[in-house]
Amino acid sequence: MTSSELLRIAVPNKGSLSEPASGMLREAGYRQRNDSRELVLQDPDNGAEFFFLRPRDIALYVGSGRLDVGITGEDLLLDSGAKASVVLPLGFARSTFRFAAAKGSTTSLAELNGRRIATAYPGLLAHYLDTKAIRAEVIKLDGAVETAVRLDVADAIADVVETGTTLRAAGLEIFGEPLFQSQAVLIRGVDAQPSPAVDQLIRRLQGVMIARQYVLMDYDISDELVEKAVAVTPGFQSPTVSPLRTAGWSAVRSMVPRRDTNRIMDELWDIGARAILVTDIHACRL
Ligand SMILES: Nc1ncnc2c1ncn2[C@@H]1O[C@H](COP(=O)(O)OP(=O)(O)OP(=O)(O)O)[C@@H](O)[C@H]1O
Ligand SMILES: O=P(O)(O)OC[C@H]1O[C@H](OP(=O)(O)OP(=O)(O)O)[C@H](O)[C@@H]1O
Ligand SMILES: [Mg+2]
Repeated sequence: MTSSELLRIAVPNKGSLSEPASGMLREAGYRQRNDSRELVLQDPDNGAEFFFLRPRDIALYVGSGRLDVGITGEDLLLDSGAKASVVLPLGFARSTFRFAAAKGSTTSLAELNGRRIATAYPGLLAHYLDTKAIRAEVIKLDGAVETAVRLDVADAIADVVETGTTLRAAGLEIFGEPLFQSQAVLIRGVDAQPSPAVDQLIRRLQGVMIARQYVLMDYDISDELVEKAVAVTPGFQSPTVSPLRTAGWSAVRSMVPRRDTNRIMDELWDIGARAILVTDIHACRL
């Protein structure tokens, strides 16, 4: 396979998206770099070529059609204004984009009129201010925007908040509604043609997410209680029910959400299920 036939995939090279993105691709069976200075990596066995780029630049490469797909933050995609759209939310790097100001200083959005707001996401902020008809000065910074208020470069900030630890440490508090809820996403150019290679990548990544979110549960139950038990473990499509060697008993196998594992085991036990076993799913295609 020549390089031009490989699916060209953009992957964050730094920051909070980088490790989880590469980890997910690795779990999906792709090669990933071992040296953080590597900028391009070919994986001909899987028909893929990876370009390690700044997360902020990825939407531009994908939107311009130079690369086929990419992983970036949904907030970065919106901020870029690039002609790319989300094809698959990836469920990590979840964050909220919010306004914050010095404790007790600002309580409502309207107070931002005529004020200075520092952010590393000027596109996202300007779009939001527009929709709310607020006229404010946008101060573009690269990062660590929380410090801008203390140093009087801005009256308020608009930034990524996860736990709120950074805000609290800077003596700030959030106000107003969230501007945006973000997570890592797989993106494609809006004009991109349908591609079996992209569809396969999507199925692989979906497989990783399902394998992380679900476990396999097996249990034995007497035949007359099967209906009651499978109501608790309906599975993805339908649970597998097979006869046990002991007459009058069945074995049931079903996928259940990982976070509900213990609650479901308790419920099954109370119904009368025994030999309840839970196993990790390593990979899947549903
Ligand atoms: N603390 C966080 N928790 C969850 N997601 C975050 C966090 N910080 C940043 N992100 C997300 O990461 C993406 C930003 O990528 P970027 O590489 O710029 O992250 P970063 O950690 O700020 O990197 P750097 O500060 O080194 O430039 C955005 O989608 C943003 O929502
Ligand atoms: O609510 P928290 O859990 O504290 O997380 C949010 C912080 O994490 C990110 O900062 P990062 O460390 O990436 O630094 P940066 O501001 O330079 O991007 C983000 O910009 C916030 O500052
Ligand atoms: Mg950052």
